[in-house]
Amino acid sequence: MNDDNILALENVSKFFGKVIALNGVTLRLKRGEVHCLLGDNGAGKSTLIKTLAGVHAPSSGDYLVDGEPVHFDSPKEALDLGIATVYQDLALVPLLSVARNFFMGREPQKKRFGLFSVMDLDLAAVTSRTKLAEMGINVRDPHQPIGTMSGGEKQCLAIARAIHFGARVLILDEPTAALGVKQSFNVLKLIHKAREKGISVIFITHNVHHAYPIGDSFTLLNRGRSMGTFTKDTISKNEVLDMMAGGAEMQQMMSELEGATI
Ligand SMILES: Nc1ncnc2c1ncn2[C@@H]1O[C@H](COP(=O)(O)OP(=O)(O)OP(=O)(O)O)[C@@H](O)[C@H]1O
Repeated sequence: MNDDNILALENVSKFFGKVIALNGVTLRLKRGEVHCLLGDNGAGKSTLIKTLAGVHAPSSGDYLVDGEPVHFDSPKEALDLGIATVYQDLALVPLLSVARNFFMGREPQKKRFGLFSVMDLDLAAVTSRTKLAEMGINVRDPHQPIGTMSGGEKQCLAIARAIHFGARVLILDEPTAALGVKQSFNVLKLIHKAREKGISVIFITHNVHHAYPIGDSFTLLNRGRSMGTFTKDTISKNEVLDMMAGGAEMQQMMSELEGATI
């Protein structure tokens, strides 16, 4: 086993009754790389994320972290090894402040009257603002409800929070899916920053234009199977696009559309 890999799935399958969601998938994440996982609807991306995150156990195959086999019974066990997943719903509470969402139950404490512990909301506000600023996210008032932030800002906060609490591996589930151009760019910048900090990233997306500029390697999933992993120097953006769209199939459809009167 190659020690360069911080985590690896080796020949992993996942069945839900008769449905084969993953079929013999191998995915190896090198330390410090951004590895893009691309696939269309139903390709098995969510199942793969949940397997990595400790939500699903593989039906067969091996899951290795730092070269050692692991069997997670819960997402907490993955998190304890520094494998953090940011899902599309971001797990934020809209009415709570930016600072409370940043800490989410892990707020710093202080003693009141030298007796009971209460949340130190001022320290939480200062710390969250500083930590977010370090990641290039400027928050005017950390006491403002998170619901007042834009989609891109919320996505960045969820990523920055995972990094602050010790993620070694960040699994990002379509972080740019619902965002406009500028906000997507900010999220991509943050992923780049995470990589500079030595964090390994799995970036799930179906947007090749977002994946290609930032990815070091690309794994393509199609109907539960891996179509292979390619490093950036071995595949062009157009080739990735072609593989995603199903190459010949897409060409055929395009010529049919061109011939049609709409
Ligand atoms: N809990 C489950 N029970 C039964 N079938 C499931 C379950 N989870 C996923 N599947 C099936 O496994 C296949 C892969 O689904 P998955 O959600 O992993 O794909 P995906 O690439 O994330 O798709 P999308 O982009 O549409 O979310 C699909 O056929 C899906 O219906």
